[in-house]
Amino acid sequence: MTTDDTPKVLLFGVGSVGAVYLYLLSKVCSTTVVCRSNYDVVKKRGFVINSTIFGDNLLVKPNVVRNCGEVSTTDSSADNQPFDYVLVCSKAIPGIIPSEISAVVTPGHTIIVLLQNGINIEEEYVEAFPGTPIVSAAVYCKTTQRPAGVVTHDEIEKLQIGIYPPTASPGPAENFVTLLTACGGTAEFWPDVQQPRWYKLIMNASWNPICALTRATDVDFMASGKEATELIFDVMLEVCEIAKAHGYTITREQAEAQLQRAKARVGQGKSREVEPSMLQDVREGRRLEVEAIVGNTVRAGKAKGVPCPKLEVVYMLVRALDGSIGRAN
Ligand SMILES: NC(=O)C1=CN([C@@H]2O[C@H](COP(=O)(O)OP(=O)(O)OC[C@H]3O[C@@H](n4cnc5c(N)ncnc54)[C@H](OP(=O)(O)O)[C@@H]3O)[C@@H](O)[C@H]2O)C=CC1
Ligand SMILES: CC(C)(CO)C(=O)C(=O)O
Repeated sequence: MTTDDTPKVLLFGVGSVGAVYLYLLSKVCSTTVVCRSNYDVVKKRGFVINSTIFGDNLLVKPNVVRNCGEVSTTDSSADNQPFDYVLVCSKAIPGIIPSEISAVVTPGHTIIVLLQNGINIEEEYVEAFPGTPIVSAAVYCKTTQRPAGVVTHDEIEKLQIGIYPPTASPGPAENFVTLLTACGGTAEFWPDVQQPRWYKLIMNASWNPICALTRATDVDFMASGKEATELIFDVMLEVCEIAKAHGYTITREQAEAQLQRAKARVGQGKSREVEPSMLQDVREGRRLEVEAIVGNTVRAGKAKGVPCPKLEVVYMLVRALDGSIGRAN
């Protein structure tokens, strides 16, 4: 904690999900955000959040920097105290983020919190920051940022939080749950957070790449024919089998319930349709979370000899799509 006991938090890669957690944490914490394409607008005007849960026209004006190296010179609290928490809110693109945040992680003090989709994303942080607690979260927070600095949020706000690996001391994860709850957020502690991560993944590994590839919302994709919904469900079931091989049970009924959430949106109007974050990325020309969400899942299947032919095709296609976006940038 800082000297006055106000928790000091840095949010790295603040786009749509990060802005919602910035709004919540700003109530009781000192906050600094690292922004990239939205830096100028956020520096000038802050974030405006329109949320069906928290309210409209919520304005948050944090301390804004372009990168973690800038922090020491622009720290709003100017107290030279280390950050208590570094929240990683950017897309989970492997191989980049640990070195980007290293300047703000103080060994023996800072706790790293990953607010990202995907599976098996934690190990690069353990390697880069041995001994630093790694808190991992399954994120339920339906958001978009359009235009820069303006975030729309609806339907749900919930984090399922645990320590990584699950054998590590759970204290840092439990403390983060307490902090977020004090801010009015919804946070649950899980002794093994990989269970809710796999459960969330059945949605993300199916809907995200398929909607990105087809440039269709969930409802538009289902409207293309009954085989479309069947494909989504088949991919979900493949992910369930992979999860099971790794010791995490997700039943067919649970997968059906996830699919049902999308089916229930049919005919409810455009605003109820889901534009998964990977579809947003394609539309904005951003790199896709191919490896965190799809590639790691396929590899987890291969490691246990679980066939996942449909997911493998999706992986091949979405990897090519991501490559073409990368070459165009
Ligand atoms: N959006 C949603 O509804 C949900 C998203 N998620 C997950 O949450 C995570 C965050 O998603 P979301 O908020 O949608 O992502 P966004 O793309 O909206 O925001 C990420 C932000 O991080 C910035 N960023 C990326 N790399 C860097 C860097 N090196 N330095 C500084 N800034 C950087 C991006 O900048 P730039 O614009 O320049 O790329 C962007 O502003 C993802 O893992 C996603 O899968 C989970 C649940 C729902
Ligand atoms: C909102 C949701 C659940 C849609 O699949 C999501 O996690 C994402 O967009 O990445």
